[in-house]
Amino acid sequence: MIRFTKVSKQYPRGGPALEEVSFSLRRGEFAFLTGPSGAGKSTILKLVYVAERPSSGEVRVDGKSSVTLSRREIPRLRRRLGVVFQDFRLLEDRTAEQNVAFALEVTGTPQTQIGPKVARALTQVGLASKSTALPHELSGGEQQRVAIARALVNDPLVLLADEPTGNLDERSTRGIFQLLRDINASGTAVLMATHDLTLVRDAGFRTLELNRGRLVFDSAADDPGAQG
Ligand SMILES: Nc1ncnc2c1ncn2[C@@H]1O[C@H](COP(=O)(O)OP(=O)(O)OP(=O)(O)O)[C@@H](O)[C@H]1O
Repeated sequence: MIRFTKVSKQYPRGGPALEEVSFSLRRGEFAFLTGPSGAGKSTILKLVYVAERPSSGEVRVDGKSSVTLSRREIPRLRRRLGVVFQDFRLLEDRTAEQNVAFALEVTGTPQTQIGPKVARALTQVGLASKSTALPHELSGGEQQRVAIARALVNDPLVLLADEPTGNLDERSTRGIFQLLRDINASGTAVLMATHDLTLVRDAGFRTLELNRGRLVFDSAADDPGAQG
């Protein structure tokens, strides 16, 4: 579903951010991206949601290749991906439900479907009772739940999470991580960049470790089934 083949990335004004990175993520799989600051974790996620293009190699996402993908095809591909960030990135002047609805409005969902889909997504993340709250009226953990609801509302193939617990205390971190596990258990693949090694160790999920742009460890490397 996601396949990186010898992907290198050089930003216009930087050193090599990724060097010959190859791995695959299957439908429904959960994998962590770990490694020190600057190792290339965010760059991998950006290549998946086509905020960046590889300098060489190929990124395949849902059957689409970075080699042949046209600009016109990007919005359609992004609709199949949910993305959440460390800093939530909610619209501050809109309520929780308006933030989630926004993701449906921009993808042209018929008006009659928006209300029920938003309600379902907010229920899924445990925030049905706060649907009319503005972001500043919510805790960090609750804001991240709204962001996750927004990422899920279009039924993505994969949820991409860039340090989703980086701004949260330990209790909220556990709650958000449990939510990501539940989402994964219901069939959505999750690719999560994190510094939180305790989380990684305790969860026992596949781990892709980067260091200075190189993939230095893949816990599934001995499992040929995980490479397809
Ligand atoms: N837009 C950019 N222009 C130039 N260099 C960049 C750009 N974005 C990232 N880099 C560089 O690419 C490398 C990888 O960065 P990336 O953000 O992918 O790392 P990361 O592992 O996500 O780090 P962190 O954990 O700090 O978020 C770093 O050396 C970084 O400075």
